[in-house]
Order: sequence, then C-alpha cells, then structure tokens
Amino acid sequence: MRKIVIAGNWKMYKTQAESLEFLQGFMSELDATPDEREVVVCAPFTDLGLLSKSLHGSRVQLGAQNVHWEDVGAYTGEIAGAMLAEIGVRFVVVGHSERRQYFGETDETVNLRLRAAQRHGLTPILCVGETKQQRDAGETEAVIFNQLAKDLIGVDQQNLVIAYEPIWAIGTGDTCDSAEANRVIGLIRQKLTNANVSIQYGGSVKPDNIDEIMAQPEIDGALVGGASLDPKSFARIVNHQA
Ligand SMILES: O=C(CO)COP(=O)(O)O
Repeated sequence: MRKIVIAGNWKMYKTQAESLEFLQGFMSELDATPDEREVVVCAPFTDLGLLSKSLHGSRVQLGAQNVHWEDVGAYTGEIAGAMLAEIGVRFVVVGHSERRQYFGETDETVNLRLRAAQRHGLTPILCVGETKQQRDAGETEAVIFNQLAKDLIGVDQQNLVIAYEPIWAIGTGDTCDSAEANRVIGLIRQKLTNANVSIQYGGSVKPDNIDEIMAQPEIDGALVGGASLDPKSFARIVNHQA
C-alpha cells in the first residue's frame, strides 16, 4: 500500500525559537487529520534535537536535509547517519536540486548518501526533477530517468520516498500542472522495482493547490518549501481533502 507522506522542507529557515513558535501554531491544527497520513518536518540540523523532544509522542515525524555517506570521519561540516538516528530523525532529504546546483551534489554522491541513510534506518526522500531549459528541450523524461538510474543503484526501494520537483516550479509560484505532475510521477513509478514507493510532488505547493494535486491518482504526497514555514498554511496542506 502506498502511503501519503506530506513533508515540509524548511531549508535554511527557522532558529530554535522560531521552530518552537511554529509548533505552537501547528500542532493544535492537526488534531482532526487522519492518522494514516505521514507528516514530516525536515528542519535545519540545529533545530533537530529540540524538535525531537517537542514532537515526542506526536504524529509529526522528524526529517533532516542532508546526511554524509561515511559513518564517521574527518569530514568537516558534514553530519553522519548515526547522529541523526540517535536523536530520533526518521527521514532525510537527499539530492535536492539546491544541493545539486549550489553544493556540487552529483548522482554519485546522491547514491552514496541514499545508501548511508538506509544503513542507519533513515528513510531518504530522493529529489529528482528537470530544469526549465531541459523541459523546453523535451528532455524531461530523459533527465529524470538518468537521475533515477544512477541514484538508485543498490538502494532498497522498500525504504524510500521519491519527490518529483521540477526545478522551474521551486519557489517560483509556477506550480507544475497537476495532470502533468501526475504523468511524470507515473513514468517514475514505471522505472521502480517496488510499485509501492510513495512519490511526492514538490514545487510551489500551497494551501490553494494541494487539493487538486492530491486528487491526482499517482501523487502520494507533497514536499513543501515556502508554505511549510507558516503553521496555518502547512496545517492546511496536511489537512487537505482526501
Ligand atoms: O524545494 C521545495 C521543497 O523541497 C519546494 O519549495 P517551494 O514549495 O518553496 O516551491
């Protein structure tokens, strides 16, 4: 059975104080939502310890935004899977386009990070997606299939979430047409060995488009950037109509 997974990616936003303020507004809005929806907040590293304590016993799960591929070592500025697992982190975003674009992430390092996450019992959220230029050149499918082929080598598809995030739709307000997102996600699913992997859509998901996105049969959730920073707007997205 495919699970619905709604995850907020806070990126480099929210101090500890701001993350606690968010929770105050967010948790009270969540009570009425069905339990089978997984809710995840992927926070900056400095927030994770505090959030882990605050979210203990709640239905909101904790995610990180990166993990190194080695278990320990002299890797200044990196974070190990065991460090995340120890404090109750369950998910980790891997291969986000911002990391690929600004921090030299390649399909090879994405693959190593995915496998490291799984070694430590974390569920990776693998992000794939095309640029505007690639879409306009008719390369969308080729780009994504190439990412999947390289990123998923040796990855356990029983413990994996994928997010289709067209890069041109991220932070632009220019959401991918929901039928088109559905089509691409259907194509991604055909490339997987496990048909039950949850595949999210990400890119300018907002309270006013979540119902339409989630009505699409292939789309199993959302990876939400900007709209996950506001407690009311993220709660509305989590509480979308089934
Ligand atoms: O990058 C994203 C989530 O990982 C999407 O960001 P926005 O929702 O701000 O477009």
